Amino acid sequence: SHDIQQQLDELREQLAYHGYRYYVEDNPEIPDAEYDRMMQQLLAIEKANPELVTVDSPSQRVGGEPLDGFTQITHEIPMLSLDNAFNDDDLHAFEKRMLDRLLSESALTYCCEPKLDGLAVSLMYENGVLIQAATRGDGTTGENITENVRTIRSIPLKLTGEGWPARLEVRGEVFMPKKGFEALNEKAAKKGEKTFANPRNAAAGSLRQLDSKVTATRPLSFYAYSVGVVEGMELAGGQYDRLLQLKGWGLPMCPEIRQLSSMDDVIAYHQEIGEKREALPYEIDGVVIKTDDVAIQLRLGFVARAPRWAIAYKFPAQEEMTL
Ligand SMILES: Cc1c[n+]2nc(N)[nH]c2nc1OC(C)C
Repeated sequence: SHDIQQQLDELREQLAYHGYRYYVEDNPEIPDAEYDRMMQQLLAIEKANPELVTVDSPSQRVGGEPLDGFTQITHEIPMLSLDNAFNDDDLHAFEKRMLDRLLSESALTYCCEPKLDGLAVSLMYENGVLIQAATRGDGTTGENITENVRTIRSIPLKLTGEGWPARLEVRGEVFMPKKGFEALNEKAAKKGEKTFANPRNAAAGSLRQLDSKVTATRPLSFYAYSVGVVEGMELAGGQYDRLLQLKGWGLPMCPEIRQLSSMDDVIAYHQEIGEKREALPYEIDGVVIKTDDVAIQLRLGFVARAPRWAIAYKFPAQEEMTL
């Protein structure tokens, strides 16, 4: 029969593929019982051959020994938050501010996404393997929640497809779908346990577990929305096209994301998402509108919460920013 390593490779590939079909595409090809049988087979072979366990094996989703605490992670690129718009005029002012700064552009294309009401996380993939996950924290320093994130079935432990960068940091939202939230609270109420006030709190509480076996029982999901560190290749030049690249590598992308070519279309999109909000399977608290062109994003940069009365007069940068 196959030697052990070949059996493991085959099982791992099958489980990763069928896991993707079930958890990301919500369109399984095989019955759950067959998936469970393959997982039990994998766990048995790895138990008998512990030296053959790999960090990206589908068996690593069930959670290991509880941690004593979370270590701190410093983000190589800060994870910033967003300014808010409250009406259509704010959006036209947003566009005018950008065009005034850019001078050379007369129109902008936008990538528009529902703003999920979950937790922002950073996933670091090296050579296509998930090696670290962190919370946003204060934007500069977050908590290492790798073991808990491994249990989120829609997050690939290994990227699929080909042509991904040597180092790729994927940023996105971990959330709890409404149906999973209601089932979790119903079960907790029946057992007289604490219930969560809303899906965001439930997701936050699930990611803060020191015992990832508890996290593994929680119905968490994930949608990618941007990239941080990229090393080893250039990604597509637009936000929307980058998200399609991430999707092609096995990372989930929210199906409501649109590329739009005018602020009037953006306003119509905001209206449309507002109307379908109650029917969406997850909670959102708005939509996020981004200039699609990444080169323009870099030219526009960030308005940090900097004092208006102080300024730094910098010498020229000594090394190229790696973005
Ligand atoms: C903080 C944040 C949150 N969200 N949510 C989405 N959908 N996109 C998105 N982008 C963000 O920041 C980008 C500007 C990178």
